Amino acid sequence: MAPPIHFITGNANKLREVKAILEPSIEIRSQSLDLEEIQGTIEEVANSKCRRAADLVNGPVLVEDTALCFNALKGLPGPYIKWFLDSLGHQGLNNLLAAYEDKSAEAVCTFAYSPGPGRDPIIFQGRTPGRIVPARGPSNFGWDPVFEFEGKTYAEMESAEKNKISHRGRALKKLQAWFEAQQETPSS
Ligand SMILES: O=c1nc[nH]c2c1ncn2[C@H]1C[C@H](O)[C@@H](COP(=O)(O)OP(=O)(O)OP(=O)(O)O)O1
Ligand SMILES: [Mg+2]
Repeated sequence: MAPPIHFITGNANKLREVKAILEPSIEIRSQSLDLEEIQGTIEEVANSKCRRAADLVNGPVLVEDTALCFNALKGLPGPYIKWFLDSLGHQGLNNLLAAYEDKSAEAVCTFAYSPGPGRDPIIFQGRTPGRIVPARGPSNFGWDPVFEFEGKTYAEMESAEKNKISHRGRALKKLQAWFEAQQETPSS
């Protein structure tokens, strides 16, 4: 049996998806902490969040940071999407692209795992290409209604369907493979 993973997040929807994808093969224990998020690249934000979490928990931790990158805006809002969504809403995110013909975007999910305080985090990233569209589907989770992948918004998909192709699902596939390999390799 793989040991449980301690996932630190303040977002209940993320936690639900992570559990749906990883359990039962990897058990998830969760803790809600509001971790400081620095300014920087997607990887720098996830790395620093993970180091902070490992210090606070004083043990092995998993964290995740989600970015939504608009191609016409050279990757912005990126890791700052939370503040853009909170301030502008779904319509406001569409309006940001009004001046551009290119509505394409990329959802990027970056997990960072640290074996403990002071240890270098390991990064697992998943990316899903899509388009920013006027909101369609239930508003249960963040920007799901305005991110369209192959004709459906994330909000219009069943959860299993979203998890199969989502940025988070793709990142967790890599994480799962790594954890399984760790189990098979006897530690020296
Ligand atoms: O699959 C998703 N579908 C729609 N919206 C999503 C998704 N995944 C994250 N989101 C939203 C939540 C937050 O507005 C922003 C990411 O910010 P981010 O800092 O990673 O999340 P958070 O602060 O809510 O939780 P945490 O405590 O793990 O940092 O995009
Ligand atoms: Mg956050």
